[in-house]
Amino acid sequence: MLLEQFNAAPAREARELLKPCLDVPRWIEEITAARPFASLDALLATARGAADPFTPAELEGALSHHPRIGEKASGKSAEASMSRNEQSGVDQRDPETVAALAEGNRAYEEKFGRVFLIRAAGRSANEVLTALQERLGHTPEQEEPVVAEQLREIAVLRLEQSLTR
Ligand SMILES: NC(=O)NC1=NC(=O)NC1=O
Repeated sequence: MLLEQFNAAPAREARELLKPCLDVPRWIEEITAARPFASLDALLATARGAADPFTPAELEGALSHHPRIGEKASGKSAEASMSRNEQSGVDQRDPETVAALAEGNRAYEEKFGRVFLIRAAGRSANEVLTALQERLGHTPEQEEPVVAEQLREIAVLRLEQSLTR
């Protein structure tokens, strides 16, 4: 869908496009209500602004949609295909990488009680692993803003992709 179509679409269709980008009802409503946007940049700026800050409940709700890094999302939903596309740079073929990611994800979930989230697009497996190791050393207070920023980056990337094809 292009920007013009997004601006003119019924609210229901706008919401359907926004939900796979970031499943935070407040965010979806804010952007839907702010239409029409004069440019894609204006839309993305609004999307970035509306995704900061998140409430803890919004963060948890949105995180539940993201498969683990290294686990290919299954299914044909827009969300699953975007996740697969984003994770395409994380090499799944190397068994050592897959094992290191699985171990890192487990340690992260044990420590923070939720999935390790990172904007995977444009990142190699090594970059993801390095970030994972570094963030494992964070306190929950240090980690919270990092997670929010990754969620924001993924949302804006997905939104931009959804409006330029
Ligand atoms: N656990 C994750 O970080 N998942 C993901 N990161 C992305 O960029 N896309 C995902 O599905």
